Amino acid sequence: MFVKICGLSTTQDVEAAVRAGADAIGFVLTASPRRVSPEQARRLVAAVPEGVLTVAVFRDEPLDQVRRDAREAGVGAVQLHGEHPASAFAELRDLGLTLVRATSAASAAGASCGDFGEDLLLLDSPVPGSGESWDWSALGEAPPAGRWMLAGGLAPANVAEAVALARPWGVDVSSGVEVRRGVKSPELIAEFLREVRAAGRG
Ligand SMILES: O=C(O)c1ccccc1N[C@@H]1O[C@H](COP(=O)(O)O)[C@@H](O)[C@H]1O
Repeated sequence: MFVKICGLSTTQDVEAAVRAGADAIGFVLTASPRRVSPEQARRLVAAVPEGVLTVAVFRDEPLDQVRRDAREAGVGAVQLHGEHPASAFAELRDLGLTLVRATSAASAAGASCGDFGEDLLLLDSPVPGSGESWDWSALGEAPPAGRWMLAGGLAPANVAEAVALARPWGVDVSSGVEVRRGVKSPELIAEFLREVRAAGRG
């Protein structure tokens, strides 16, 4: 199971996520209590070992800004929230980065990874980064095809159940590993990874 820990803003957070075994680490470069500048993201990216995917998260920014900020941050992937047509993913392809399409699970019936030319699909709650969960079992009958991540209100206490119900390729968490909005907890990050790994063995 692929695990992304999102919304990190300090080197200590990054070290905690790497130590716990995260596969990907996300930096929010859009309006959010977790926002970091591209320059801050670059410094955090430098603390991430090779083999761990670094992801810049955007919502509704113009594509030329996405391009510029992703390059400045030096990330390996961009995650786009908002209404983006397939042409947006085609346009960003020459960046040479992994492209993640984030969409609300509420409107994702029948979705497959790659529908818009993306490399990874992320199904999130209607309000990304809010910690709100949604009915993961709704996907049980027809989960997306391909590489897709489940997000929205995940936490150490519920991730095993969510994985069992939705059977995703990966999971993504932000609020559920925080002690308060925007402040990550190394203990909760480690606990989240332990729960996911244990669920994968079950
Ligand atoms: O974290 C944010 O503030 C954020 C802002 C804008 C777009 C996406 C954002 N975060 C994404 O939300 C999910 C996780 O949310 P949750 O807090 O665990 O419910 C994840 O994909 C983040 O990348």
